[in-house]
Amino acid sequence: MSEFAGRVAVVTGGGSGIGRAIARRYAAGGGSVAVLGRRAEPLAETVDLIGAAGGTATALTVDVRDFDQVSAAMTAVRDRFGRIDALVNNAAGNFVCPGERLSAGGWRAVIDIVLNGTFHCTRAAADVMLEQRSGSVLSVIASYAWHGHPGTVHSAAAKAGVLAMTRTLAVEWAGRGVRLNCLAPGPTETAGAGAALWGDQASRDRVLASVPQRRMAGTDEIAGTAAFLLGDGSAYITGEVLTVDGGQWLGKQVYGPELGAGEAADAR
Ligand SMILES: CCCCCCC/C=C/C(=O)SCCNC(=O)CCNC(=O)[C@H](O)C(C)(C)COP(=O)(O)OP(=O)(O)OC[C@H]1O[C@@H](n2cnc3c(N)ncnc32)[C@H](O)[C@@H]1OP(=O)(O)O
Ligand SMILES: NC(=O)C1=CN([C@@H]2O[C@H](COP(=O)(O)OP(=O)(O)OC[C@H]3O[C@@H](n4cnc5c(N)ncnc54)[C@H](OP(=O)(O)O)[C@@H]3O)[C@@H](O)[C@H]2O)C=CC1
Repeated sequence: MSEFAGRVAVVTGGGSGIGRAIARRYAAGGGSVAVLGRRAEPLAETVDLIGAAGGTATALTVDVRDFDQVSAAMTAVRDRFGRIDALVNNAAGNFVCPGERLSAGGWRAVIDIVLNGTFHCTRAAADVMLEQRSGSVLSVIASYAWHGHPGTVHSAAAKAGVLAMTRTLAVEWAGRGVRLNCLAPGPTETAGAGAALWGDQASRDRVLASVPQRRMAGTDEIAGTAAFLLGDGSAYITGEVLTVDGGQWLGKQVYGPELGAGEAADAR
């Protein structure tokens, strides 16, 4: 595959889960990748995996909550590779907490990483992309940005903000060669989400029962869609969100047990 040959991507949260899979997919397509995150060790593992497969990658330890760190990282990527063609805003923090028990600090923790972090990275990458008059920004959100899902008020508000940011900037920058889209995965097998959202078997079973396809996504499936949204095949798509969730958000409130919804019907 050479669809990304000569191109450069920055992937936040590229040391684990979905971010690592997207970084590997972009590199497999011939692109160079910079993975960003707070912990050096998982980032180095991603770089090694890409290198072992014959790709090119570099790691930068960055906290997306800090605009100066983010800005310095984008400059370093541009200095090393000469350009930035793609930015994947994938870094996130999450936990399930009923709204009435969520502290102001808990709200801020998630808003800071997801909403502020995404703006910081988009704003800093745009300096490069707008100057080169091309670029594609993809932000990983979740479908509860537009439907109700108990226990997610902090994350849902942050992801909805990212969607609004995406649509606004897509319109502002469309004439200057920069596209912005969102990808909304359904439940996806990652250690981070497992720990934060379905730590015990009962929670995992409840999540699975809410998915009409009755399985979680593999990270490679999400990475394949990301590659489409970052690549030339989606050149006329901007300001959009593509949901990859086995039918979860469409179906979970609708099916009854006779149609195979299992525990999902308990909510009615
Ligand atoms: C439900 C099924 C839906 C399926 C779709 C799922 C869609 C989305 C999935 C994901 O986003 S998966 C990504 C998961 N990955 C991570 O979360 C990795 C990174 N995580 C983190 O960094 C932490 O978990 C963090 C808490 C988000 C941030 O860590 P930080 O060290 O900055 O914060 P803390 O100092 O620990 O806490 C800050 C603040 O938050 C409160 N808090 C933390 N955890 C909880 C909790 N489990 N419940 C309630 N409150 C929590 C903590 O008390 C602090 O508040 P204050 O005490 O300061 O008020
Ligand atoms: N897995 C799922 O079911 C779903 C996931 N998503 C979204 O997909 C994305 C990836 O999630 P997933 O792979 O499951 O989870 P992970 O926990 O594996 O990924 C989160 C990544 O974000 C990085 N990160 C967290 N905080 C910061 C920060 N302040 N600065 C820089 N990097 C940070 C983490 O690295 P480090 O700790 O080293 O900084 C980590 O690599 C997220 O946006 C999530 O909301 C959406 C729907 C479903």
